[in-house]
Amino acid sequence: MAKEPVRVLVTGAAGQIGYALVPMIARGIMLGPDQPVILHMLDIPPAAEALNGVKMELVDAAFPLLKGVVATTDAVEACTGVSVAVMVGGFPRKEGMERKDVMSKNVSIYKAQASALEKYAAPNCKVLVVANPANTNALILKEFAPSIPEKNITCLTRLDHNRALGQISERLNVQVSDVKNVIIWGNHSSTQYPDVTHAAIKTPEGEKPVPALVNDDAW
Ligand SMILES: NC(=O)C1=CN([C@@H]2O[C@H](COP(=O)(O)OP(=O)(O)OC[C@H]3O[C@@H](n4cnc5c(N)ncnc54)[C@H](O)[C@@H]3O)[C@@H](O)[C@H]2O)C=CC1
Ligand SMILES: O=C([O-])CC(=O)C(=O)O
Repeated sequence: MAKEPVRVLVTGAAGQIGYALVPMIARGIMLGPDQPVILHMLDIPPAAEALNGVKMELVDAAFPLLKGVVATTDAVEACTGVSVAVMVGGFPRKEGMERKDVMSKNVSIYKAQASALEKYAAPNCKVLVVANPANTNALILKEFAPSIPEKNITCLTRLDHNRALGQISERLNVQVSDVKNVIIWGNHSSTQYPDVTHAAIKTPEGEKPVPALVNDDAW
């Protein structure tokens, strides 16, 4: 039997990440090849025309799993009935800024959107926070959407882990899939600490420790 469509919210859908993300969701890459979706896309009024352009492209693409598109600048309309919310909308870091520098702008956005999710999202909604500083914004969202179970809210700090893997693989000229046990500690800003103490490279002769192979603590 065909599954019921799931309503998926993407905020900041007219932005760079949002624009890349929505076709992937519409193709089933996020929820699976047999899961129909209704996309809810939220952005701010200055981006309304671009948002409408994103909607037109989605319609043009005729994705079989895409059962509807809501493109809006109204947070209530965007949040109504959604079971998954991908919170990308926000003010991005500009040159010379740290992630924590965009906090004051993004915190107020998160309070407002959390309140809309609290009131209008489907029960048991799952939330992924992307806008920076992602972990702080996730905490704000948790505070202002108390009826969403805590375990349903997560944030995308995986980028930092993947970035560390990528840099080690370049430095040691190995495949990224052969690097293991890298840890990222700290906040999703300048107090973050990529820890390679336990990191190792998989080789045909067994595992080799990354600190010894790099042999340069300053790096
Ligand atoms: N956690 C992570 O790993 C990463 C996080 N980011 C963050 O993701 C966010 C988006 O990045 P980009 O797409 O590159 O930026 P962008 O500037 O291209 O897009 C942001 C979009 O959000 C919209 N927006 C702004 N305020 C909004 C609001 N109140 N409600 C809804 N939409 C709103 C903007 O109009 C714009 O369309 C930024 O905060 C950026 O720092 C970016 C890369 C990785
Ligand atoms: O900070 C940003 O704008 C995006 C991000 O997370 C990174 O590239 O580290």
